[in-house]
Amino acid sequence: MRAAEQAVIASGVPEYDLMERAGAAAAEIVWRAGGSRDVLVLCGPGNNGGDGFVIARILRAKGVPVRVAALGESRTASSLRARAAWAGPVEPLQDAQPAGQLVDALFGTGLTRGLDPQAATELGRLVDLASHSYAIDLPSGVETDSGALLSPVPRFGVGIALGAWKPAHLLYPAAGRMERLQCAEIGVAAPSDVGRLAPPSLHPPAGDEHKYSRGLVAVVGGEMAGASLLASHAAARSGAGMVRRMAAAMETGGPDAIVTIGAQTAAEVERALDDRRLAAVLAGPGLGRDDRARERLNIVLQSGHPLVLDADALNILSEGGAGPLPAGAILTPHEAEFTRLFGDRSGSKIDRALEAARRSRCIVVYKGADTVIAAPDGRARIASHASSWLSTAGTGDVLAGLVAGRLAVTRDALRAACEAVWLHGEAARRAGAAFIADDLIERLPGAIARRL
Ligand SMILES: NC(=O)C1=CN([C@@H]2O[C@H](COP(=O)(O)OP(=O)(O)OC[C@H]3O[C@@H](n4cnc5c(N)ncnc54)[C@H](O)[C@@H]3O)[C@@H](O)[C@H]2O)[C@@H](O)CC1
Ligand SMILES: Nc1ncnc2c1ncn2[C@@H]1O[C@H](COP(=O)(O)OP(=O)(O)O)[C@@H](O)[C@H]1O
Ligand SMILES: [K+]
Repeated sequence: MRAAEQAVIASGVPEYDLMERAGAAAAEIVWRAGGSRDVLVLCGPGNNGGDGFVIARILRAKGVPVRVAALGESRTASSLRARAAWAGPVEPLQDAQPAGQLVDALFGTGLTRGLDPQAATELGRLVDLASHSYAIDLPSGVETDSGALLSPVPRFGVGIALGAWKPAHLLYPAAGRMERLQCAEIGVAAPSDVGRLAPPSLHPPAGDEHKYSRGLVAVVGGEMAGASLLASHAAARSGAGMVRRMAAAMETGGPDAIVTIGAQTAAEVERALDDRRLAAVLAGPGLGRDDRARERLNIVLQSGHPLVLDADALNILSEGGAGPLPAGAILTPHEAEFTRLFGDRSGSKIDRALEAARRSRCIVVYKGADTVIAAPDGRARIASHASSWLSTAGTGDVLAGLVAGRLAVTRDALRAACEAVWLHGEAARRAGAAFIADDLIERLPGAIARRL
């Protein structure tokens, strides 16, 4: 974004024009959300503060009661100009009285260290006392590129990103400090291989499709039947044509549409996987970690089919028990599995996911409240602000089955991972509160229908 802004400025657009655009777009969002409720704008010393002065001026011209409190003098040419154009008084931050709406324009992308304790306390108090609060570009106190908190940061109603999403809008803990996100258009396009996960465009089966052309999925089960049943069921509701579950014992359960194949020995798994029509094979959920599980995983790794590896498959791989990571596979680790597989690396979650994808030559779906999907070629998509009710047992098994199902449908690993993560989040949104993993599966057809 910084480079994109500099390019626009170099092409002849004055920096101050960008500030006016940013301020106008943000003021419009505040106006639409809060109408004529009184507003307190907090302005910092840099260009983020300059945006604040523009917002204050525009809202006041609309008849909104506006007060401005500043943290020191303005220090950049554009912010000095914006401050000069504000006709009202400016009070010191420490004297500011609360208002119904609070606009935080203290610091944006230029923050290099945490706010001093007094300013952080004032910001927290004023945000908590407002019924509507807006973080301009970013909540003051967050580190733009990692989402870390450099000083205590209150929870804002709306985060107004200027021009483009920055990592801190999407990565925790910063992402958790904004209930809603809005992006304000300022005429600066920041092309990047890294972006927010967008809703997918899905297609119904073509008129002449049949179950095998729509995608045949195999789920290799193990000692815990429930996990592979959840995954199989999710795959069956993902839009794929057919799902076969290779069961380690002849346990029953799940919809009758899933074909259960008894495959207790490694030889039986090998036979069951000997089918060129297989478009995706999932292993991991409920696999177990004993010698038998290792044998089953080795057969899967040698099968030559497009793979999705989750849970125990990742644990076995991280113990080095099954050779190197299979290039081209989709890996779906949660935090602990990721660290076991790739070590405790530095950098933002996006950096770590990209590095892991590059090293393993796999698509990495690094799960959590901020799921990062990374490809070896440097592309990454971040899914944030999904329902926190997803933090319940078995939802990862559902995601793994969904990834395998979409892989069978699309035959494109990055696309499949992106579609699956989005559908998983949408199913959770539809499921509402206190759902269990099984409920999520019932919501998948509705989530798919929404994107046709
Ligand atoms: N560059 C541009 O073209 C545009 C920038 N815009 C705004 O400008 C912001 C970035 O502005 P700046 O680069 O001026 O940076 P900020 O306004 O975020 O920060 C201002 C300055 O404060 C100092 N500082 C950092 N941490 C501090 C701390 N803890 N306590 C006290 N001082 C501290 C630094 O020297 C920093 O440069 C964006 O987030 C956005 O809001 C918009 O006006 C749109 C156009
Ligand atoms: N707080 C949260 N907010 C949003 N999504 C979450 C949260 N916690 C977990 N998830 C999602 O729920 C799923 C949990 O997967 P996982 O940890 O593998 O669970 P399990 O092994 O029990 O199935 C992942 O898709 C993850 O991204
Ligand atoms: K801010």
